[in-house]
Amino acid sequence: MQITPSILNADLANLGAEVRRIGSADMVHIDVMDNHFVPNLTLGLPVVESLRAHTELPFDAHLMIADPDRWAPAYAEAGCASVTFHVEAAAAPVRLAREIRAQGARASMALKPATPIEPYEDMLAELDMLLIMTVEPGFGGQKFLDMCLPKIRRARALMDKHGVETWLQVDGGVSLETIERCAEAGADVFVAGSAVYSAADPDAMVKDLRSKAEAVRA
Ligand SMILES: O=C(CO)[C@H](O)[C@H](O)COP(=O)(O)O
Repeated sequence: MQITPSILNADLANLGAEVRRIGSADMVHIDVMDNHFVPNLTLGLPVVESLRAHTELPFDAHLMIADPDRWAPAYAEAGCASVTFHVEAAAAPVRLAREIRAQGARASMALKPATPIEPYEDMLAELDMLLIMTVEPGFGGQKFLDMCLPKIRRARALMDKHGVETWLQVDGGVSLETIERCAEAGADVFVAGSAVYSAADPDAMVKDLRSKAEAVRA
């Protein structure tokens, strides 16, 4: 059970200090948005490269961008341990996953809420992580979409069927109120943005979220 706080809701003018407030996290989730794939603009490669020196935690880059085939390998090269591209945006998802792995990073593919998992069943072995969005991508602080829970269950069943070690990440509206539902459905990696960075003690919130998720699997 891994907690990967999103820095989208952190103080973006003070990121070096913000990542040091989540020392118990398993990875730092970095939301890259280009105002084309999603209607928001956040940060990109130069910020990731600069931030790399400020924490030992692995980086989990989530690329919400229109041309991941062009950019994803560069995020691996910049020191991201995991690089997620959206299947809705990728021209050649299998080739891209292989390129990310060839750069030494974990390859991950994301699905928006209305994108089904079934067409990608045969691709699971190409992936180190599958990200199921539980909000429409673009903004932090949105309400968790319960309609995504059946897809998380179906994805977990497909992973079991194929015997793959692929991690199953959920992202969007994950909080102390919703994390148990995600864990029950089969998720094992949890992105939490506003829940962590709006807490008085972000690191304590990371631990509380992990405890809740682990209690479901105990
Ligand atoms: O990918 C994202 C939005 O597209 C964010 O990672 C996500 O929304 C996290 O923020 P919150 O936990 O506040 O929903």
